Amino acid sequence: MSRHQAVRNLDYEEVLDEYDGYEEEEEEGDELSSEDKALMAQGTAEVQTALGVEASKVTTKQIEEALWHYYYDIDKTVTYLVSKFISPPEKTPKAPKAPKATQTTNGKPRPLVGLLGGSGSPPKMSKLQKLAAARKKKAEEKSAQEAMEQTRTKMTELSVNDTSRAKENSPLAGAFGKRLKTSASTAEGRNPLTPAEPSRTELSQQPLVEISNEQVTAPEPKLVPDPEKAQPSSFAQTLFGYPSDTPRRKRTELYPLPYADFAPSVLDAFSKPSPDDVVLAAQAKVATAGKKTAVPQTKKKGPSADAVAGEVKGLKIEDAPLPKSKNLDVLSEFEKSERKKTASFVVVGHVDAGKSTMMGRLLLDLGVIDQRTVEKLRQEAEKIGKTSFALAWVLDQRSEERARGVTIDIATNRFETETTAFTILDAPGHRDFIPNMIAGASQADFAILVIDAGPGAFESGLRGQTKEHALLIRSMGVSRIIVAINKLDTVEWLQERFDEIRHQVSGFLSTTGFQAKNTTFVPVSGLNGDNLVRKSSDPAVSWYTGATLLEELDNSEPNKRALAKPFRMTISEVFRSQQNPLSISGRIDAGSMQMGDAILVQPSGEKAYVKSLLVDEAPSDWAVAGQNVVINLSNIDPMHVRVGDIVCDPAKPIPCVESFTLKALAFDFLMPMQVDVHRGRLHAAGKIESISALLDKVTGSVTKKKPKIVKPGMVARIVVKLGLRVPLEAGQRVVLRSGGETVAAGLLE
Ligand SMILES: Nc1nc2c(ncn2[C@@H]2O[C@H](COP(=O)(O)OP(=O)(O)OP(=O)(O)O)[C@@H](O)[C@H]2O)c(=O)[nH]1
Repeated sequence: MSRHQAVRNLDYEEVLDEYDGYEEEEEEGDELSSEDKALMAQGTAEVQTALGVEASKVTTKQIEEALWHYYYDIDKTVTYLVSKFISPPEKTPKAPKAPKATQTTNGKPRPLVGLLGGSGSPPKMSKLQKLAAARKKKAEEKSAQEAMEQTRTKMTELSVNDTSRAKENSPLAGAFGKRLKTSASTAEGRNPLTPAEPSRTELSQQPLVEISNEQVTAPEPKLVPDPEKAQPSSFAQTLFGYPSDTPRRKRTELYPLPYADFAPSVLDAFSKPSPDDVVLAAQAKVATAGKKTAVPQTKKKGPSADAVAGEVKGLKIEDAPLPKSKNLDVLSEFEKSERKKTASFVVVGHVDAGKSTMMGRLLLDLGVIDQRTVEKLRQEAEKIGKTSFALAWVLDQRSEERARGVTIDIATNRFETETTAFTILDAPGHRDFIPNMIAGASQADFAILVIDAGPGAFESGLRGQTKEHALLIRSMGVSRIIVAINKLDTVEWLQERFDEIRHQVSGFLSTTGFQAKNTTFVPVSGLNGDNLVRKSSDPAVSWYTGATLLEELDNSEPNKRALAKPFRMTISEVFRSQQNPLSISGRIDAGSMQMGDAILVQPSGEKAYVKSLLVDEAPSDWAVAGQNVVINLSNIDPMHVRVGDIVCDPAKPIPCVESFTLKALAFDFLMPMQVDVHRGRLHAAGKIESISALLDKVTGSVTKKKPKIVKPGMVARIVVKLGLRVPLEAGQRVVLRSGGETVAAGLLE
């Protein structure tokens, strides 16, 4: 699966991760990171394209400022720029200055959350909200005028002789006058249902002449129950803050339907409703429903705030049609299907061992990428003096990775052999990015451990991440490992060097828990492609008669799939495309799912529906454990979906826990201490609260109760308390890290 163009990855990592990387960025202070710069350049170009000829009306700086505030969200940026600079409403209240980027994460400035919602501080109006409120106010004034006009017409029809007298003397005039005042006061920003204004009850006490429903309902939009009076939805709470102990906001702060005043070109660009629109449409529907019952309500009290809130919440779900399910028996479909078996493997090893280069070369030799692409990459790499990294750039696609010459995050790619569809998970080797390596290992069936055979390089790798990676992948449940002894071209393919490395590595792999039958060694040159897809033709390596790396991959059996278990998938990416406002990707850990299914997102506890899905990038009606999927979701607000969350079967959901018991293998001394808990893409802060017992490594029986400390290499039962509620369940594997070091790994009990 290639890397998706994520407009905005909603990621826990940035909030919770405490590993000590990004030195350069910290030094740079408020400078944009190179990744941000790339996103900014791409976003600016996209916004300019979306604006078309109107693009000349805004400066690049204005575009960049808006992009920054909207987290590179093109739609929101275009909306804001159009309403602010291209088609501003006639009467715009003086907008407050845009919030400055004052919050920082990892030294990077981040926009204040107020603009996009979520702040616990008193809600402030953004420019966009102000503009929206002004438009709302204008619309209300207009509708009040229309109401007056229509009622005048009706009055004219009702009057027998003198229209003006009828207006003054009719009992309706009083009520009408009051109602008009209500409308007018609403236009001034007051809520028609607040005690200061004539209440519905007061109005009902006014003498009324008989008048049809239409006559009253059409011109009386102000008599509907105001959603502002209800408890706000979670979306509204995020946008405006929770109002329980704050004074009621003025009506002008309401957020009207967006895009109302836009030019047709812009309307086209937003032809599908955004999730926000769905909520607003639902609220509008409540208002309409209220209008239809305006007359009966004049005689009795309106619905309670809670009832309206309930209605709004209910409408949010019902408003978007649910995707249709084919009600397939997925497991029998899977058995019938003639799909190739699927396997994912993670590529690990010390920094610069040649992992990405090897995978780039493998893809080139398999014809997944062509020579022209590599040539182009070579030219680009040459420009920054990194020609030797051209093949690595096939996988390392981020500008920061290319500039620094290191892999930072897991890069994925796919290829197929006659029997198997493989997914490559190319992990970073640098110690700063071990959390990302853990994420890759958690999705893998087996691993390639790459070792640099160069003089001195193998030895420094052993002191570095070679052993740590091997230990981690074993702890994550990987039992099959192919050791690629790489860069043998730099030592003239010396068999002695190969044997020496094989001897040492097989020693520590067996102490780490890898069985000899599951461990194989291949001498390779990733750069030149020797023994990857084809056997080396170099006479210097004629001593090797074993299998190529590809043959070893083909001979590896993927893990048994937990097909019959309840559906579980850890979200690796959250993104959106033009067709799908919210998509997630990941590898199904357990169970199966199909189009139309309801799924639960944990820890938010929000339900969503599977609108459509892709398995290994091809559309499919269903998917099973072990497959890499993209799921296009409907009926959920993106704010409830984050990288690292788990989507699961709503009937058998994964629980969210605040503490758990772990059977842990200690890599370092363990005692009551702060730790970071890693499971796949999920990172959470926690602490070892207690150590219940030391356990026998083989039998698992208790050897000592309540020890004060656990020494490296020992197995213990420990209790970990988390700072947040996290979706975890028995049988899952987690890694504990502290101060940037891996201190333990184990199985949840
Ligand atoms: N001579 C020689 N050089 C190699 C070989 N494989 C990789 N290299 C070089 O080693 C350097 C590092 O290669 P990468 O592929 O970026 O290493 P990596 O393990 O992916 O690095 P990280 O992902 O950052 O840990 C590059 O300059 C490669 O050209 C090889 O087989 N022979």
